[in-house]
Amino acid sequence: MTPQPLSEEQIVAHLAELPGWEREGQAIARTFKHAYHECVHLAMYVAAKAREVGHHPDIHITWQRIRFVITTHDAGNRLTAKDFELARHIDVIAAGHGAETV
Ligand SMILES: C[C@H](O)[C@H](O)[C@H]1CNC2=NC(N)=NC(=O)C2=N1
Repeated sequence: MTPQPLSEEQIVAHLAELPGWEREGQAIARTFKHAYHECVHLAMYVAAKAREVGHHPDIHITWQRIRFVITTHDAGNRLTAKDFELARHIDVIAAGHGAETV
């Protein structure tokens, strides 16, 4: 079933429950600080969760930073509940992995 795009009010409400995540148009993004190889390792854990839930973030790895950007492609690159669900999973995995918030 195609996930439904969220209204502005729903997006604001979801984002308020996810401190650290920022809105970028019809996407949400968060950056963590970690040693380079730890960023690559963390990406693998997030990728496994993405495969499990069937929802995948863009992952950008640079020196000591990993940045996740999420939107729902099946809904026309709009924000849906699946994006915020995945963001929660990423927060849990990143915390467990010892990634620093920035
Ligand atoms: C069939 C497969 O589950 C879908 O194409 C999933 C895969 N991962 C996805 N990830 C994201 N970010 N958006 C999607 O719409 C999406 N769709």
